[in-house]
Amino acid sequence: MATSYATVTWDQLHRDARQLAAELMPRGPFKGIVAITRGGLIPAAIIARELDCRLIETVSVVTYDEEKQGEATVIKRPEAAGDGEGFLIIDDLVDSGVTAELVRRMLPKALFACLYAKPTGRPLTDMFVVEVPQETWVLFPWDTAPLFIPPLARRDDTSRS
Ligand SMILES: O=P(O)(O)OC[C@H]1O[C@H](OP(=O)(O)OP(=O)(O)O)[C@H](O)[C@@H]1O
Ligand SMILES: Nc1nc2[nH]cnc2c(=O)[nH]1
Ligand SMILES: [Mg+2]
Repeated sequence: MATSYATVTWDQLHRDARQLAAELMPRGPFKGIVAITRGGLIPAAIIARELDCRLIETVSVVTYDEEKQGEATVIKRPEAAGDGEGFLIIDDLVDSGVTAELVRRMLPKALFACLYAKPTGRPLTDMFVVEVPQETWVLFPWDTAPLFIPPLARRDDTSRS
């Protein structure tokens, strides 16, 4: 269970994805991008735009139910990417590294990049933008919504801080 949460806004995500694209530029051009769905879809779209890459393949790995990690199941394979040669794999983050390891085994010649990396999964990624503590759960903009919070003075509870 996470001990803290890190909220990523759309602006921050866009900035981080553009930074990753800039760092990937000298490693390209790429034949195509493989997005790990679903979390990798939006980062992959931003990076594809920056790298002027139009061929997007997907691989679908189901691992988590909310914050609970289960067994990783591949429900769609990246057929168009062959052994990964010339391809770039994009995900939103690596945590335990289980998803990244599984996809890398399918595409051994591809480069793997993601926006955020926790220490355990870090060795599985070739490139990332921000390191996040292992116990922190990253809340992506598609996971959250702005919420009304009553002013402190109008809260009933006695534990105001
Ligand atoms: O390094 P790991 O411990 O494997 O965790 C990282 C993976 O977990 C999340 O995907 P999730 O399984 O939640 O599916 P989603 O992308 O469809 O939300 C995230 O998008 C990564 O793909
Ligand atoms: N949203 C989200 N999904 C994850 N999957 C594995 N770790 C995480 C995390 O920190 N945040
Ligand atoms: Mg995912």
